Amino acid sequence: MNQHVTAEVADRAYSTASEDVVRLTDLKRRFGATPALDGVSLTVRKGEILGIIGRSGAGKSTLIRCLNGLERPDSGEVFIEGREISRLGERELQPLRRRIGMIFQHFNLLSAKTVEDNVALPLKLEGRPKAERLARAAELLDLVGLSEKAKAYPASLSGGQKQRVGIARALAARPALLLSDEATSALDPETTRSILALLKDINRRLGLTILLITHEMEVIRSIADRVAVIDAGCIVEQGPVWSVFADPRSEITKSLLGGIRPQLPAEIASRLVPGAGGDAILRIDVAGEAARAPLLSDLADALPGPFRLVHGGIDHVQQQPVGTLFLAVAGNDENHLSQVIAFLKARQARVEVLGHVAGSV
Ligand SMILES: Nc1ncnc2c1ncn2[C@@H]1O[C@H](COP(=O)(O)OP(=O)(O)OP(=O)(O)O)[C@@H](O)[C@H]1O
Repeated sequence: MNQHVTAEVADRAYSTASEDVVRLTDLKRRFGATPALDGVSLTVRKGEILGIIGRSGAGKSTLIRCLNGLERPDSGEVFIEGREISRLGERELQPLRRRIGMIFQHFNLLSAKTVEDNVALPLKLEGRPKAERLARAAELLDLVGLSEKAKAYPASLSGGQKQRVGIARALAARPALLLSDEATSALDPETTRSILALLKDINRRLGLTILLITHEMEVIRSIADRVAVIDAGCIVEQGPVWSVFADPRSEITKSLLGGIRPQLPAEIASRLVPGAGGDAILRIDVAGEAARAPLLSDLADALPGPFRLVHGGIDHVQQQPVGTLFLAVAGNDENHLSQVIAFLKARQARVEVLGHVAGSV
């Protein structure tokens, strides 16, 4: 498994194993010949937002079902707050399931109940008195900005409002973990942003631990602290989000990032030829200090010779600059090109010669 070790070690400094809300060790689950989970080990630390990303069929739903005890793994262990749950009976699982609040893609609200009754439902199932249920529902509706909708029915709410009710309901029983299963996949981009901002706000204000399952890197980029990439039932890569964005190791991660990292424009990519001749097109990836430095002006000072920025940009992920630049280095001079590459690498940039383009870019 690829690990972003250096960043991970630094990141881990604030945490210890005893603070893990979830710990999975070598989890395996097969359906016939299909290994839905093929040795998954990961932890969700207290107070963090961990994003698990994977394509359809990667094993995300099976992982969730193992977490809430709806699926028994063939082997491996599932610890929730230090307690192994994978071999417990239904009766023992019930109270532990309440430690996990869930939000879903299609909200799963009860249409015949008012908003406040939906929010209070987990407390009703626990047998809490009505006055306590209503007080808690009011508190949570205030938290998610929907106090004025307490007496409304779900049918009269927008998708974003329904998800806010879903979040309030998931928090009613004060869970140790909020499990978000594609919770923004059915929402438009603006509503998605507001729901993600709400989750981040709740994470900060309440210290709530969140496990976020998604197939969208943009969701991970917006709010996760760490990311684990799952493919064919295996965690193929994990680490702090900025580190994985800056230096994706697996092909699946690169492909999932493809939509949100700068790519060489198709018009230029279609004219690339291998070998020398014409302008060399370089892909330069920078992150952290390398992205803060005046890299291009220093290059121009150190190695005179025409080069042009043809595409790219610097993004900010977890307050860290992470960027990709595409340079066209003119001159058709292999020696000069080697010096440019050596200069950039010495500045901690990752450099790849994508090919050459004849004529103007
Ligand atoms: N009950 C089942 N019976 C047979 N095969 C199953 C069952 N559940 C899951 N699988 C298979 O296990 C693999 C992982 O499925 P899973 O539903 O966990 O993936 P996923 O990442 O949640 O996909 P999606 O994003 O499409 O929901 C898939 O190949 C799926 O076909």
